[in-house]
Amino acid sequence: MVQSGCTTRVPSTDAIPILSWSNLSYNVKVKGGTRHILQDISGSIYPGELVAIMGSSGAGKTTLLNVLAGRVQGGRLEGNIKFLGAPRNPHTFKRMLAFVEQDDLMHSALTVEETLLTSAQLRLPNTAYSLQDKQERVSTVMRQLRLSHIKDSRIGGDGERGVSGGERKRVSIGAELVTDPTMLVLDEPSSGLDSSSAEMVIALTKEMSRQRNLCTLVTIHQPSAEMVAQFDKLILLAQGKLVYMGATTQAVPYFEQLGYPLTHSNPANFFIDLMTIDFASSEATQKSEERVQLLVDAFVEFRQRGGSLQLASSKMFGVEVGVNNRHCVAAQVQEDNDSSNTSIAAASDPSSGKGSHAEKVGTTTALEHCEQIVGDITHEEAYLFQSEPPPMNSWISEAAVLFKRDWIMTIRSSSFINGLLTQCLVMMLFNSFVFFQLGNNQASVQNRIGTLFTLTLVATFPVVVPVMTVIMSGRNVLRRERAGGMYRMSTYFAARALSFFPVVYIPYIIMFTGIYFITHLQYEVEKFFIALLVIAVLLFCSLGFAFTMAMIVRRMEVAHTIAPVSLATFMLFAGNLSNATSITPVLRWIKYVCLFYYSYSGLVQNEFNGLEFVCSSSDASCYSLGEDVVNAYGLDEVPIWGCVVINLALGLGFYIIAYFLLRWVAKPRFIWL
Ligand SMILES: Nc1ncnc2c1ncn2[C@@H]1O[C@H](COP(=O)(O)OP(=O)(O)OP(=O)(O)O)[C@@H](O)[C@H]1O
Repeated sequence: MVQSGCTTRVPSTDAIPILSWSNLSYNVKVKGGTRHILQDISGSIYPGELVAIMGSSGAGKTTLLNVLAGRVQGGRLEGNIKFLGAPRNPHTFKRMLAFVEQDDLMHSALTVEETLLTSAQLRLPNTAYSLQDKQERVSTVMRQLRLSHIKDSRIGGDGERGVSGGERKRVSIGAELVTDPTMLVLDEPSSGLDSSSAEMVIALTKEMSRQRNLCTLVTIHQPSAEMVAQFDKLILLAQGKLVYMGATTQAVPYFEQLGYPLTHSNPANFFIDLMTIDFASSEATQKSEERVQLLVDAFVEFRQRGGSLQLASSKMFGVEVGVNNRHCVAAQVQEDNDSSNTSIAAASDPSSGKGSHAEKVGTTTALEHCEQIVGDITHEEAYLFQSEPPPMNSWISEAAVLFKRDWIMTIRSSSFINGLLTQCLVMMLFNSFVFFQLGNNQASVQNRIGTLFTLTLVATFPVVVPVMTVIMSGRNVLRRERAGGMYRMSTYFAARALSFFPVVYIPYIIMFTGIYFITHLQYEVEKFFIALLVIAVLLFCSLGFAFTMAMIVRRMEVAHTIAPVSLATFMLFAGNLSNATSITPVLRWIKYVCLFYYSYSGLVQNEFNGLEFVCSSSDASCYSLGEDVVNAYGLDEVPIWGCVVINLALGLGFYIIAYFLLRWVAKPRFIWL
């Protein structure tokens, strides 16, 4: 573990903070007026610092974190935020920021190593990092976050067994750190964890901040005394206003100076008690509001005075803490490497240092001593950071990484795969034996119609609903990854769509072939392949329809109702349940956008054209030619090849609509300063 205690130092005069903000205010319109969520917040954070935002529930911690990370939506934001001394460029900032959300949104079917490697492959440029470099970087991060022993465990979740809560959080952090960011932001990293896991996450976060010279900002609810001691700086918020921002070591003396001596063994509880409005009675509310206002005013005055206070001892709350809020990172890293040989600081690791920030800006290495102010970034260096980040990887390589990930997830989704296989097997057995060995009597006309209609149904309903469910279940991860600018939407869409093809087409082609031959549809090579093509195009259409539905509908349960109802409506226009030529004119157009109509029409024409049937004296009505059947059902409007082409175009139309909906749905709508 990294111990603090290197030479105390103050920033060089040329040093600039990673992020600085002044006079931030954030308001939202609510019923009956405006709600002031943040008011007049200023501060800064330097490399290597671990800063905690604390306050009672509703104080504005998450909002402030989101504002600083450029992740706030809606409302009105005012003030000034600078990244490395200059106005933020959203594109550059997004790439330099590692944002770990409160919920660990990851794909449950992937292993720890696969999750980290995918992140590295997508976010590190191939021009600077070979696959081996990326794998080494992942191994380093796993070692630093104590994840190596579970690298082959699945993430789990959604009812599947997986890694523990603390391990999940560390994987979330690792997935962000493989990119070598400049700033790490964590929203409630201890939430939902037991105290020892929470302490481990914070301790490792601190270690990583030091080793990588990262500035790290976390919101935290009720940390233990040990956790508080890990933070270099505290930002204390009450009702959206600043009550304190400064060194952790100075916080207790600061409040003591104001007449509030420490009354708890855990300073976090003491701070929270001071800042919480007590709603127990009107008297208590007034008293606590007055206290909070006094603290807010006192901090304004404290800042105006220059924020000076006698520096406290390095021993506080019985725990060793950073002597000051700035640290000598390089020497610390070297100390660590010498002692354990396990923690390799990316910022100074000669093997993985390709493109690392230390190298990019030419900061000093671990071999140099503290006085060289390794943690500081000068104006010249900041310019290098702010220059446009290297271009993303090529479309093909990005799509290949995403396809591999989606493919792994799809084939590991046992309920999806087993469901598809089971329904194909069941449908094949039932259809084959209900319509077994069709002959050429009049009953076989009806049975052929039944077989062909069932074939169109089984290529739609049982495909659309499960595929739509899988797409929708990945939406939260998509939102997170899109917000982090991990990949293009076009590669995501292409990979996701392609990953379904093999798992859907293979069982369906087997099912179709089985039904075709067992029921004895026309045994002609050309007819078989035309029918197969019609079904393949229908499956393409069904997948496109599933994508469109998954983008249109937000909630899974609504999608599970709307998709079958839409398909059932389309079914009415397929040309089987109603005669295609006699549909009410005002609704007739629906058959032209209906995925069933052309497939069914194509299958019926392909099968019946050229067939002859025998009529017996007992038949009330008789079709002697297959063409008569096609004509009677009104399915000869469009020739077979026309049906194939139109259905293909319809399928493409669904994909195009789904793609633009995806871009719109997943588009981050953050307001920016
Ligand atoms: N978009 C919004 N519209 C209306 N109110 C909002 C909005 N965003 C935040 N708030 C309100 O602002 C206050 C601060 O919210 P925030 O989530 O930042 O608090 P917090 O300190 O993180 O609380 P907690 O610890 O409970 O998560 C809350 O009262 C919240 O209800």
